[in-house]
Amino acid sequence: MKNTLKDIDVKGKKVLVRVDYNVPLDANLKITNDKRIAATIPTIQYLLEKNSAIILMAHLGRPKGKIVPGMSLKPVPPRLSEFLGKPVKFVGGDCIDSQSKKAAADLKPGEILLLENLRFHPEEEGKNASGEKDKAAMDVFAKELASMGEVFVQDAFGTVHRAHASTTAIVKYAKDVVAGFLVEKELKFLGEALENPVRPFLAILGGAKVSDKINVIKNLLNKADTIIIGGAMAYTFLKSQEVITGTSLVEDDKLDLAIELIKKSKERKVALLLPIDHIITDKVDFVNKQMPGDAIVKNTADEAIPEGFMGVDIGLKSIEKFSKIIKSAKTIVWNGPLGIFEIDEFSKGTIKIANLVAKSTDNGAISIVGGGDSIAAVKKAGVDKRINHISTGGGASLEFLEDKELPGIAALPDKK
Ligand SMILES: Nc1ncnc2c1ncn2[C@@H]1O[C@H](COP(=O)(O)OP(=O)(O)OP(=O)(O)O)[C@@H](O)[C@H]1O
Ligand SMILES: O=C(O)[C@H](O)COP(=O)(O)O
Repeated sequence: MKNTLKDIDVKGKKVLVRVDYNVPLDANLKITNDKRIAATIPTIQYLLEKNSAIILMAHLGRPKGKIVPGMSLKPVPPRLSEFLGKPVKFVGGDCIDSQSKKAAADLKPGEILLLENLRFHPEEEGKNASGEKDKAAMDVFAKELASMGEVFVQDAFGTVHRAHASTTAIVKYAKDVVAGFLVEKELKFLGEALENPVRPFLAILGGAKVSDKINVIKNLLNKADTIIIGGAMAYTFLKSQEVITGTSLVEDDKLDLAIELIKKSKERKVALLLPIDHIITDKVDFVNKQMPGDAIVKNTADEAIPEGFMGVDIGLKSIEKFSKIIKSAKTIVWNGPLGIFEIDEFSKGTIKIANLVAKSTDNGAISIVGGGDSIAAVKKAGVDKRINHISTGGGASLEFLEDKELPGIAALPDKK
């Protein structure tokens, strides 16, 4: 357990809060998904109630230590301001230049300031101006950031898998260090699911590649009762069992690994379930994310995919089979869509699974969804409000599911 906001006195203090405002922007620099902004409101609201002066620190994109105007955090303050119903200051420029320091020094209790993209400084990612690794430079930068406030709150769950100036180094220089409410909530849901799950514990894993999720599968083989594997990942597993997979996306260099994982699941008595039928097509337009008008689409009779066809979604029999397991699960962790859900015709399996997870949640199961595409899928299904916890971390929640140490969490002091 980490020290959290309620463990310290923040009344009237100048509080630095690391948030994850790495939000998607369209070509006109308009925010297309504000979930990460919304997720920081409880911490900010609490600090406002305590009359703190709030200095928010964040990154956007990967500007690689250079000022990239298209990666400015400028679009964020107006949206944050709408959520809070009060102004949010933004001076832009450089997060530690004299203007930013002055704005931070002048900030009054009850006011909010967002600093410009931390990653415009190479030191944020532990490098110097020449782009070389430089821990000393990172420390100097972290110290400068820390000096702007009296308390440091880590609430950027999406970034805690990075050992950066504003996630690890800053902790050495800040006077008081605590986790914010978002980090607390993420750790509670993900932590309890993995350490102390109400059983049966079901993990649903999908997405494009087995290679992205090997360590998640390995770790969940020690924890879950059942693992459903869908999405393109399933075809590598099926091919490893000598099932014909046609032109489906298969990672041939991961076939041995798939065999090993299936063997492990048997040893550990974890039910590792693969689709028993599929939606297949002879053509997909991956560039425009659409189904060509003349494409043939059908549901296979069984797990085999004929030559010339590609698996693009789980089939009806698989949905029926998985539905029973989802209904009886008491903890459900879901990461990765079960088909090419961006194309409507191939999204039915994922949407149906999203509805089943929501229904199971209505009936008392604990549900946790992580991963950008899976979150988009529960939204597309219109059931996002019925899921217990939607993680704001992409890479961070995957690394949590892998049981990897998250440096930004390890750096926070434990509760006494
Ligand atoms: N059968 C399939 N064939 C090809 N691609 C597929 C298939 N099933 C799923 N995908 C693709 O997998 C991608 C999502 O995989 P990914 O592992 O990135 O999911 P995620 O973990 O939820 O998202 P993120 O990586 O954004 O956090 C989607 O673009 C989807 O179209
Ligand atoms: O979007 C994310 O996963 C986080 O903001 C971290 O961003 P990064 O992968 O560029 O470090």
